[in-house]
Order: sequence, then structure tokens, then C-alpha cells
Amino acid sequence: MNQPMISLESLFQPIDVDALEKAATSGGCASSSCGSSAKPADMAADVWDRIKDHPCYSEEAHHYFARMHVAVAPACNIQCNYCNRKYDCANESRPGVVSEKLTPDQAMRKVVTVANEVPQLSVLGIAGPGDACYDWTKSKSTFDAISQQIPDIKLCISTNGLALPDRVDDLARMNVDHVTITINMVDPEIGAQIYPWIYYNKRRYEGIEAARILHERQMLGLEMLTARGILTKINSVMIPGINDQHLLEVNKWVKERGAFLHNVMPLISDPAHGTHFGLTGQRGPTPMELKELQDALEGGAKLMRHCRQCRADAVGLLGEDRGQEFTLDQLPETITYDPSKREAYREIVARERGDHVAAKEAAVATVKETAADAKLLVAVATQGGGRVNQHFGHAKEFQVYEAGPKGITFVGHRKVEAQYCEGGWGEDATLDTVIAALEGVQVVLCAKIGECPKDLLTAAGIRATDDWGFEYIETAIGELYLREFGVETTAAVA
Ligand SMILES: C[S@@+](CC[C@H](N)C(=O)[O-])C[C@H]1O[C@@H](n2cnc3c(N)ncnc32)[C@H](O)[C@@H]1O
Ligand code: SF4
Ligand code: SF4
Repeated sequence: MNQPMISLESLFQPIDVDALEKAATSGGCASSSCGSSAKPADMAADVWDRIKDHPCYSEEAHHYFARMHVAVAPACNIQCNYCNRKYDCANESRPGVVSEKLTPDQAMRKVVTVANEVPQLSVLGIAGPGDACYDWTKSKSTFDAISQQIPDIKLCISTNGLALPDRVDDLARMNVDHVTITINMVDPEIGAQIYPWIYYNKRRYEGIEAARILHERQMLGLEMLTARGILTKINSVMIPGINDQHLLEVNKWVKERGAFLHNVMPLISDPAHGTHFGLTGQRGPTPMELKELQDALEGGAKLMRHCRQCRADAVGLLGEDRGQEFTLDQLPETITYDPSKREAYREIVARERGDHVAAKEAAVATVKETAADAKLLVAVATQGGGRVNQHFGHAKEFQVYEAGPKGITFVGHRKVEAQYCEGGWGEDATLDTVIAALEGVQVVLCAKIGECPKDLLTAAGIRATDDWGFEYIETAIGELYLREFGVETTAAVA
């Protein structure tokens, strides 16, 4: 089995930077596969260069790199039936939610503090609580100041698209290379069921007219970004009964206009959030409904399946949120950027990543060569680095992979409402929510699991094992698949 060159504790939080620097400067490359590239075969090298450290634009990168959002742009120019920007809960992870709004100066102090403390940081985004292109002055001065201090940080912006065409030239000038547009429809009749009003050219529009204007501006903005070579990600909220089937059409439109990624996200709809959809009982999709739609979209615009629907002030690797460590009251009054931790981390990752890619290629080949048509849905407890390295009871989410004739593909993640093992012992009631979140999953891989939860999972038809603790995820799944379906099979996971 492949072993990491340094302890995983030093690669993932809390980071021991001395260990990182020592490992990074010890000279030579011990990796057997140094030089292996994670670049997908069908991607141009220059595009890969622009996304390889971006946790949202590359699924592979999200095992290593972190983003942070700064909530500097609270104003919005439209109303979506699924959004209530007034609702705020520090414990909740959901788009639009923030604990504190920041001025550009405060954002600057926060980003430098995080960059000094979180070596995985590679991306700074503005993603709510309002619209970055509408609340433009604050977005622009934030990006201007931070890119001067930390020139290699990638700038990322998220918008509903209405004000986007007016900002494209500025975005290109400022080197903003990644722009997300939320596009939920291309048919204004469907749009009228999602957007009650928009505010455009100093006027309020409603109904189909509002949705038509929004649609035209979104398409224009997307085309303008594509013409300037800026990478675009399209977010679509999947709203069952309103736009779920229509998203096949949206996918075609955005692909034709050069979108780089399409991120179909489930509607989050809870009456407690006070949104129109929450209060009218509009439900979100189940994980399996989302997967079915995503499967139907394969072959169109490339899909993002690893979105975590982060808070507008999220900090850290996707799936973790360290925002509470960097609230305003904890930030120093003055701070100077120190690039040493980020640089050391990047060197470590470059080595670890080469090994991971080689291991992944070998595992995928093993699964493809195994003479079995069967598919296996596997949930993995991981805290980063592409390894099975988290205790079952500590997992806040599981990453889900499908193994089958096509190899090993990342399918998505399943959030767990409350961890099974908070404080060292499990609660059966919590395990029920974990089992519900694992709908359709056949096997769980984790670093450690006790006999009791293992038995309860088995009774629910889900097998769990720590046989591959700390192994690369794909290597573990490849060996599991072989054990289950290979000709040399002797035992299945008990
Ligand atoms: C909070 S918005 C901020 C950026 C910008 N105003 C926009 O709408 O794109 C970021 C993302 O969260 C999504 N979002 C907001 N509320 C949501 C909900 N209840 N369920 C799913 N996605 C939601 C939006 O659709 C958007 O893609
Ligand atoms: S555009 Fe974004 S911030 Fe504005 S209401 Fe919609 S989701 Fe919320
Ligand atoms: S919401 Fe999705 S796309 Fe945005 S930072 Fe989080 S994971 Fe990335």
C-alpha cells in the first residue's frame, strides 16, 4: 500500500508547518511516480494550469486546496424564491449565510490572516450574501487590494448575471479568471416561477418580463466572458417540478456558449429559513434524484459534482468550515503577508499528487479490467489528501464514488446532519440519520469504525470497513471491487 511521505496530520489541519518545510526542503523526490500529471487527457495544458489548484473547477484539486469567501457584497438586484439573505445561523452551512458582513478593509485583514494560517488556500471568492456584480464598488476594491498583497491568489466571483455584462471588461482587466453565473432557466415562463422580481435600469420588473430580461443578460454575460477566455461555471438550482427536466435544455444552451462547467445543485428548502419556497412547501430533490439528473446530463457541458453549497463566509477545504476561527474579533489590527507556509505546502502537494495520480490510474485500470458489469456505490470518510483517513464517527460528510465498467467515478457527497461520535460515543438516533443520508450506498470505507455501528449499518444493508484506512481512495475502491467481483474473489466485506 502507498504510504504518505509525511504524516497526514502534518498535511491536513492542524498544519505543522515545521514538518511541512522540513519535508519540502529535504531535497529530491522520493515518489515513484514523480512527474505524473493529473491533467485529464482531453484538456489543454493551459486550461489545466488555470484550474489545477482550484478546488471547485477541478475535482482532483479539491482534495488539496482550499477556498475562502468574503462577504463584502450584501446588496442584490433580484429576488429568488429560494433565497432569504436576512436569515443567519453560525452553525449552518448553506449558500448566502454569513455571520458577519465585511468592509473591503476588514476583508483584506481576514484574507491575509487566513493565507498565513491555512496553507491550502488558493482561491478567494465573493459569493453572496448578495450579488458581487451589482454591489460592484466593494467587490472591486476588495479584489484590487488583495491581489496586490497576494498576487498568486485566484480571484473568483459569483453572480446572478443581471449586472454581469457591465462588469466583464473590469473582470478581464483585474485578472478574474473564474466566474460563476447562476442560470436556472432559459425559458422565461419557467423563470417567472423562480424569480418574483428584478431591479434593472432603475426599474422593477416582474413576471415573465423580468425573467426574459434576466435570461438575455445571463446569455450575453456568458458569451462576453467566453469571448475573453474567462472560465465560467454555471450554477443551476434543481427545483423538482419546476426546472428539473428543463435543466437538460439549460445544459445545452450553456455548453453552446462556452461554459466550462455546469454545477447542478439541489434546492435547499426549509420553512425555518423563511424563503418563499420553504414557506410554500416546495421540496428539494433527494440525493438519488440529483444523481439521476446529473447522469442524464453526462455528455453535455462538463459537470461539477463536488459542490458543497458553501456559506458566503466559508474558509477551508470544501466540506470543512474554519470560518469561526477567523471572525473579526480574532483578527489582528495590522498584519503582513507571509507566503512561506503556502509555498511549503505546494511543494508537498506536488509530490503527493504525483503518487496519487499513479495510484488512481492503476486502480481505475483494475476495475475496468475486472470482468464484471456490476456497479458498486461506495461512500468514503476522508479529511483530504485523497485518502480514506477519517473515523466513521467523525465524518460530517461522505464522498461517494461509483465503481463499474467505466472505472471509478466521483458521484457526489452526502452531508451528515450530526456526527455519530461526538464526544467519543455513538447515539443510535444519530446513526439513523447517517443511514438515511447513505441511501443507495453499498459499502462505507473509513479509517476506523467500531463493531457496534458496523453491525447496525450491516442490519440496514450497508457494509462498512476500515480495511483500507489511510490508503488512497481509488486504490481502496479498486481492491474492494476486485474483492467483490474479481475472479479471484475469496471473501466479501463483512
Ligand atoms: C447566495 S448566491 C450569491 C451569488 C449570486 N447572488 C447568485 O445568486 O449567483 C450563491 C449561490 O447560492 C445559491 N443558492 C442560494 N440559496 C439557495 C438555496 N436555498 N438552495 C440552493 N442554492 C441556493 C444561488 O443559486 C447561487 O448559485
Ligand atoms: S441572486 Fe443570489 S443573493 Fe440575490 S436573491 Fe438570488 S440567490 Fe440570493
Ligand atoms: S459553493 Fe460550490 S462552487 Fe462555491 S466554493 Fe463552495 S464548493 Fe466551490
